Amino acid sequence: MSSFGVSDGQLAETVSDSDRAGTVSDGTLTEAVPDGSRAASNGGSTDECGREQEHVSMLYGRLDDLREQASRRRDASLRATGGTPQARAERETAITLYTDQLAQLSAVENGLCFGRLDFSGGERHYIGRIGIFDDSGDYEPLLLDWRAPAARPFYLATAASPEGVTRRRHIRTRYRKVVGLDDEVLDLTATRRSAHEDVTGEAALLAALDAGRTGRMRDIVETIQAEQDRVIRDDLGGALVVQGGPGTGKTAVALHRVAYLLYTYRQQLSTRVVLVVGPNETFLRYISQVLPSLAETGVLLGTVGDLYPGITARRPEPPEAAAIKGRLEMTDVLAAAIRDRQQVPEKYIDLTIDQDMLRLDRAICEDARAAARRTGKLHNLARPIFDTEVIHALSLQLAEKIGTDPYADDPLGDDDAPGDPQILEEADLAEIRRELREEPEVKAALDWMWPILTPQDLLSDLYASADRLATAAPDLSDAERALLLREPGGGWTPADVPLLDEAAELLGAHDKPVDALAEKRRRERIAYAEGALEIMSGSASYEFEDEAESEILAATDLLEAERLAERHGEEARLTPAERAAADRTWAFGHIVVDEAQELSPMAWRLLMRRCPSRSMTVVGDVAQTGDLAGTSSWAQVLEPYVDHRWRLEELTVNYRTPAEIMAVGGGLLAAIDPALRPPRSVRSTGVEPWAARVEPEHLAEGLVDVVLREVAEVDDGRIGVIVAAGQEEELGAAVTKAVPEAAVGEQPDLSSRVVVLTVRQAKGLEFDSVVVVEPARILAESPRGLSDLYVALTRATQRLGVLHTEPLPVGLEGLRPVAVEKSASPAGV
Ligand SMILES: Nc1ncnc2c1ncn2[C@@H]1O[C@H](COP(=O)(O)OP(=O)(O)OP(=O)(O)O)[C@@H](O)[C@H]1O
Repeated sequence: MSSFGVSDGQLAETVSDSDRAGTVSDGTLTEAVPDGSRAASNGGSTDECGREQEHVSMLYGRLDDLREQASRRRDASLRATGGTPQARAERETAITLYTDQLAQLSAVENGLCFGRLDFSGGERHYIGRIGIFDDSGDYEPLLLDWRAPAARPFYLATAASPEGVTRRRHIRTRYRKVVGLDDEVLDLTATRRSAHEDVTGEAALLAALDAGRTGRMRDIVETIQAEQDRVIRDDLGGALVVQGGPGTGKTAVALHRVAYLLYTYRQQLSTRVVLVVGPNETFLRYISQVLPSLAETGVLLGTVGDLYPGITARRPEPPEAAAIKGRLEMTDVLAAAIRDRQQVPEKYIDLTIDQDMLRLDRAICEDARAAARRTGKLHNLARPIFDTEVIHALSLQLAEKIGTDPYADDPLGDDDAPGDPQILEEADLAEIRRELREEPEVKAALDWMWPILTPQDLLSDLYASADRLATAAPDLSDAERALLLREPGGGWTPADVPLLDEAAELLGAHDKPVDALAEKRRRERIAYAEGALEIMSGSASYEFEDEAESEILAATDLLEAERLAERHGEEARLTPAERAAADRTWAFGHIVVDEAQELSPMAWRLLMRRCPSRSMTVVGDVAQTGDLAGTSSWAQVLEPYVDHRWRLEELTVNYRTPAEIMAVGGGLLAAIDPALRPPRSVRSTGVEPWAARVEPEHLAEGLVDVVLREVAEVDDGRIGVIVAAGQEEELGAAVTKAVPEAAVGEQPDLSSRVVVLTVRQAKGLEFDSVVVVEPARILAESPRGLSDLYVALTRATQRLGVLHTEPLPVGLEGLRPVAVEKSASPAGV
């Protein structure tokens, strides 16, 4: 493999990048890859870099032109005023379009062009983050978007199957400067073969994998591997499951798939929006830069807890409570809770209407309830039927009283003389019914018997009452019901959100609070707009003496208050993603679920409701399931919704964890499920994981020593300290005392040098060096402890250490023991 240095000689690391290609894990490629089949030097590095620099500079020139063009067009649209409503709407659209374009063109500044393909016919394609065309005549592609079909050989061509490619070149740039080239010559006539035919672009890949972590996930567009490419470019339709062990690139692949789908099905997906669901806020922050760096904005990122508009579900709760809420049986519990709210009096309710006493006895109420239930309508929608039945019964009672009272004071306003028997016609009865509906006592009785409920009402009332819980959830044990019991108020937990969503489905439309708020805002905007119109028309003279004033009148004619209000309303500027976020009933064009093994059955119900097309990408690893409500079987999760119509792709190569560390994780995997195979690590580091035992009273102190030494080991890399949930505060405090910039807490800053966090928080993340504290405790604190420990041990890209006071759990006893002494490096390297 050839690797070309920078022309000005400042960045000598390009040579060491090439050397790293020799560190592939299984030991068969330990030389610096002078491998004829995959690479060949084409010499003259300075010349070659120079030539590429010319092309790259030309591309950046075009990028600047495109930005300039978009900026000019946006400014012109911003300056445009007036016109028909349609013209104004078009103007808004144009502003959004050019603003998005500008953001996208800025996002691709780094690594705009990263590859080149040479074909046997002499053709040559440059590959980059976006497509750029020559606008001077025939629109020749100057740069191919990595997602274009023609760019695919960059990821798939091998010496065995070159697809017409004779050379694949990785172009490394820093800012706008070419700093190195890595070539692979894909030539079947070559005599030597690499043992790594399944790895494309080794030097570039290994350089990317060895690079220090920053606390933000990077895109992998330059080094996507063949098995990943197949997943990324899989069809849009149906449910695709991507199963893979730790570090196989599931998250990276899922995000690149989003970018690919948006490129290929732009029309369809940009209006319907793609949703990416992740396990927690910290994770979402970790991945948040990937899509923008691929020039894709407009994708909605959220946790399941974010998917009920108007609610921020951040309240903590015991995992056992969340697990109960995640069970599918909760649908029956909610249905029963609603039926329980459709109540009838034990005997009767007496109502005083004027001077008359009316009696609603139990039988009347039961009949009304049965009639309302028979309609099969949702609870809130069936209320009018219930009302009608009850009012009808009351009106008959009242009519009877009126009819039998010869001295009635002409209550219906007819002209019969006093003392005449009252003859009630249908119109009179209708009037009685209308009046009854307005009676506060009647209203109160109806509200008590069949209350209009918001999902929030239903759930908080249910949680607040042991009796209600007992009626609605007879199959839960006393202890389980006790876990659900809580005072009203205090916010919602993430596990409440699928229940609120389910309740909304069962109750039917009401959305009173949300509507009321929206209505209030609309009125405020109209008031503002009316004020604005008044100023405009007030300033105009009524004689229309000059043209300017008559134009003002024309403007006021056109802009009636409501429309002006609309234009001032935020809604006018909402992007499809923002609209989707605010709409509980939105049907997304595609949903990606990451760490999908953690989702409860109730969470799946919610997601399936948001994705009627079932166009989904589900990525996860059933061996890493930590949530008590999570799954260990994709079939179990998906088949209730898609039957057998889902497809499985597996990722088998671990790009994160070096072989030395994965050997430790592999031991645990067998204990989780002997059928599971650990992914094969693509590289090794030569650094053996270590274990250090300290006395319990010296744990915090020992941890500080270890952390300080790891800080020294990884230069400006990141260190993750993974602890059992109960030890986070104490150990976090000790570490922050010694390393003030260390991060700890519910949403730690991942860009900090040292982050102390629990396994739950560490899910999906990675660090250059990881210290796992008290593995026995992590193991013991949950029925899913083995999986949690597996997750903790597989977060490191370079170094792993274990600090413990209790004996090491089975599988870890073989770790290299080291002493924690202030003078010695725990890693012994
Ligand atoms: N083709 C690739 N080129 C460069 N880096 C890659 C590639 N594939 C994966 N990586 C890197 O490997 C690391 C692990 O990737 P990712 O987090 O997507 O794995 P994962 O399968 O989701 O892991 P886990 O299940 O443990 O959360 C990331 O740093 C990612 O950038």
